[in-house]
Amino acid sequence: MVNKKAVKTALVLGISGQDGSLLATSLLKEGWRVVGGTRRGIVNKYWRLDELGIFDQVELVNINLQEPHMVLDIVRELQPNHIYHLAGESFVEDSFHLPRVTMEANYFGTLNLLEAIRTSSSETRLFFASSSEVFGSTVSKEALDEKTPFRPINPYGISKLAAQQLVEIYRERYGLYALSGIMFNHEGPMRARNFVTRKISFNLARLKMEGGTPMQLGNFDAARDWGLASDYTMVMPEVLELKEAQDFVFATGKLSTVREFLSLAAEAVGFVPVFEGKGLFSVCLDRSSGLKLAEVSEKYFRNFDTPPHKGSPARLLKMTKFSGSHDVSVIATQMIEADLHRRKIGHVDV
Ligand SMILES: Nc1nc2c(ncn2[C@@H]2O[C@H](COP(=O)(O)OP(=O)(O)O[C@H]3O[C@H](CO)[C@@H](O)[C@H](O)[C@@H]3O)[C@@H](O)[C@H]2O)c(=O)[nH]1
Repeated sequence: MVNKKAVKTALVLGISGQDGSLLATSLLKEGWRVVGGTRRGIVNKYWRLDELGIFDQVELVNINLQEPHMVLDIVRELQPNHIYHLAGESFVEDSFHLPRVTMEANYFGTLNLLEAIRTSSSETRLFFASSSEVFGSTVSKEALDEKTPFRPINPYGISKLAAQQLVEIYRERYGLYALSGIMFNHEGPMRARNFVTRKISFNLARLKMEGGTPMQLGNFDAARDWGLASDYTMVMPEVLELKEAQDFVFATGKLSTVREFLSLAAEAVGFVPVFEGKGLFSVCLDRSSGLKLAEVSEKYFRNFDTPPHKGSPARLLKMTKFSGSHDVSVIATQMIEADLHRRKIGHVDV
């Protein structure tokens, strides 16, 4: 049931996604009124809200961020204390095929939102989810932080950086309380299946329970700084309550490869993973049954992949109650458990 007594209102844009649904869950626990923005036309989009048991506790509004009047009407009417902008295009590889769509969604969506806040609800505090993709071509052994130069190398990274810089401009020029979370990869059971960690947990659960063909992956040696999404969403409200608005890196400071994640997840499901071959000819097998779990396919091998970056959570650790994110083995285990459970109850199409 919707909390009508709540005194504080949050507008969560992208509530049906991984971060939006997790954030909504923690805001509701803290007694917030949560209004969720979604776009029409996405099939089966509320499965996360259902699974988290919060579907009937949030109010949903249809909002297309690319329509300035729509954004303005909702922000003006709602006068939310917080807005979390977690919507937009999020799949990096697609941005090479859909550069304009990516730019329009991520840049103009943010611009429309900032204008709506500036002109009709200037006390509202804004959290914008930017991305570690803004660091792009930087190669460094050190953890990257809020002061590291930005050098995006794909349309997605450019769209996020442009939006992030707009947020900064509106903060400095107009005095809005607006900040960007520079989000490194963050995973968990609510992840969509096109991202590599969920692709792995989904397919390992399938292979464990039904056998079948191996999953096809890209580069086993690609590496990312993977945190647990719910650890990051939990701290988002707190950064918006700080005295001064500033940007924050959300990261763990540790890198893991796809191979390591696959191995941990395969062990969590009860396989004994072994790797054979190299590069495009790499495979992962279950030693006990001989079942082939994964193989490399050129289709998923990114020739222009962003180099591995680890991020420094130092500012977040210093300024908030954030105490670091869970280890990648915990993430893999949680994801496997969720996918095994879904398969057991016949809820596989998510
Ligand atoms: N998706 C995918 N990635 C694969 C695969 N095989 C290897 N990879 C590698 O796995 C890494 C992670 O890919 P994704 O999970 O697709 O995430 P991403 O491109 O790093 O982007 C994510 O993180 C960014 C930073 O937080 C986010 O900004 C972005 O929206 C997304 O969540 C990349 O190096 C990719 O090349 C595969 O089969 N599928």
